Amino acid sequence: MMEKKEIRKQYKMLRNKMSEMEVKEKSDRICQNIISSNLFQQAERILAYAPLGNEVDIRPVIEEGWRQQKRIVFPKVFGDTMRYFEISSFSQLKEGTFHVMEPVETNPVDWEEALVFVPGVAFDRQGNRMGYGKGYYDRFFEGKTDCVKVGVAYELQVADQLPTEENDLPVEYLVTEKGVWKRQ
Ligand SMILES: Nc1nc2c(c(=O)[nH]1)N(C=O)[C@@H](CNc1ccc(C(=O)N[C@@H](CCC(=O)O)C(=O)O)cc1)CN2
Ligand SMILES: Nc1ncnc2c1ncn2[C@@H]1O[C@H](COP(=O)(O)OP(=O)(O)OP(=O)(O)O)[C@@H](O)[C@H]1O
Repeated sequence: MMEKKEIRKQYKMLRNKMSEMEVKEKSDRICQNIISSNLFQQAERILAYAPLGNEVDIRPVIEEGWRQQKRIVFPKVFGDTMRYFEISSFSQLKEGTFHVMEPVETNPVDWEEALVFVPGVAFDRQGNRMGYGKGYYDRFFEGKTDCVKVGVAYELQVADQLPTEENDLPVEYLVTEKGVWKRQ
């Protein structure tokens, strides 16, 4: 448990050390990898996220999705759960809990089947994920077996082997600036 906290701290530090230019260049390459993937091209419904701090900036993917008439939703935190709301422009995001940009609550959705972009502090090639330690994603996607989860991260966030826990849900894919990886 202590180990997990330490690992989280280390990877947060690595990510926070990046310059604005490094974030932009790597994010753009990650976005290109996503946009050219079959996963993205075939998706009609996308559960996205609004980047916080130095998290991978997937806004170019979202813009491309809107251009292609895909439906895109963003999470909003309510206590210890999150719900997703559809928006069609970044102007429908407002700063909320944990300083995350959250969607207006006009259009709630609860899709069974979707492509999910999952941010994280660290991932490994087995699909294990470490987030901020609040468990929002693990709770939300428990039982949602038709949601394809794609971890989005910089190569520097990829660990050899993260410690796992009972409730952890692995991501099926991981995208970095080097490419798209299927779990295992
Ligand atoms: N962009 C984004 N949106 C998201 C998540 C996320 O990880 N990233 N979440 C996934 O669960 C949920 C929000 N949960 C969060 C839980 C804790 C912190 C948090 O502790 N943030 C740090 C600062 C982050 C940094 O810049 O490194 C902090 O407040 O100290 C943020 C979001 C839903 N929306
Ligand atoms: N499915 C679940 N049901 C109940 N509690 C859960 C579930 N998943 C996770 N939790 C609880 O949430 C807490 C944080 O879990 P964990 O450390 O795995 O978060 P994380 O995945 O790193 O963070 P986040 O998803 O917020 O980015 C733990 O105390 C865990 O017990």
